[in-house]
Amino acid sequence: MTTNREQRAKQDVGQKVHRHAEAARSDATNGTYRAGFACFVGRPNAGKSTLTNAIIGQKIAITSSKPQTTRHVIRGILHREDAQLVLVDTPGLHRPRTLLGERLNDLVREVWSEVDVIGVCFPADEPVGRGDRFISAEMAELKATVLAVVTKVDLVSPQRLAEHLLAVSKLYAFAEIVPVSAVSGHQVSHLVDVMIKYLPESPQLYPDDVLTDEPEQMLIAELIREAALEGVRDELPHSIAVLVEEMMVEGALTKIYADLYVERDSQKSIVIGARGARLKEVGSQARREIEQLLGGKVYLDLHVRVAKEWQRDPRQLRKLGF
Ligand SMILES: Nc1nc2c(ncn2[C@@H]2O[C@H](COP(=O)(O)OP(=O)(O)OP(=O)(O)O)[C@@H](O)[C@H]2O)c(=O)[nH]1
Repeated sequence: MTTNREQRAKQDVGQKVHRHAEAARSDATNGTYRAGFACFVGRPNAGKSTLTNAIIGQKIAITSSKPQTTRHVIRGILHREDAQLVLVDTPGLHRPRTLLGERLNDLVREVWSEVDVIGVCFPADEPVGRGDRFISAEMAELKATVLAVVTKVDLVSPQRLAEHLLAVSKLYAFAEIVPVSAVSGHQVSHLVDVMIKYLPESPQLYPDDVLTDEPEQMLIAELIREAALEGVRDELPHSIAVLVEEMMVEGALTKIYADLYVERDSQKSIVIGARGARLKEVGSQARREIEQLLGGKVYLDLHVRVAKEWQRDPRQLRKLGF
């Protein structure tokens, strides 16, 4: 990590979402405290967000069965007696076709150059392919320790897993190869041990009760976006963006006003649905999730707006947080 890591961590604290962490306890502490940053990379749908959630133990990164839904750099923080592991969640690296694509790739490379440990994720249920080779080759110049994480092992036979591990080992000189299943929990804590082993000796970077430094509004926008995607059956994942315009606390109620941006009028009617039925559904699903996140009652006001070609427009991208 950069030399000003502690300073950055301190700055971040100012805008924290405070949650009470169920602190994970390690059995054996040898007196050395380690702290640092790690991220998972890998092709779309490799299981990075699910693994992040399994490690942190709370829904922070947004998962979806559709590829490339993770847009923002979202951190989860694992606190242990002997270590602090700060997870940075990145979007997948992909061939850029729009300005958004280019910005995402820049963002990914920036994160890679700053972390201490990178876990390259290879889904066990899919053969090693060109995308995996491409990402592995990108690891060569980095100072971070690079681990291979073979994900979704619950989906394959031991025989197939063994073949997969062999294929992965030939891709790159990984420091270690760890097979895991985020769904069954198999080897997740072992993976955490391995990641912590490669963190530098360092004082604690964040206070105990902090799980993420993602501004609350960003998390809320992602929950709304996730709910909106669930309702859309065709391939429009990149055509929806959400901006929380206003948040007001009135007694026990939090009022949230958010805009849901689509690119075209036709997409607007898909999102809204017949007589607003779909938007209503999206609203109530998102509201339930937000209430869980904030731990209180929420009033959610959603507006669908058309921002033509927002993915190609730098002004719109900035407004939407890219
Ligand atoms: N069976 C099984 N499914 C998993 C596991 N981990 C993830 N999945 C599923 O795989 C899909 C993709 O998982 P994500 O965590 O969203 O993948 P990602 O790598 O973050 O995807 P992008 O955001 O597209 O980069 C989801 O449907 C998950 O439920 C696992 O250990 N076992």
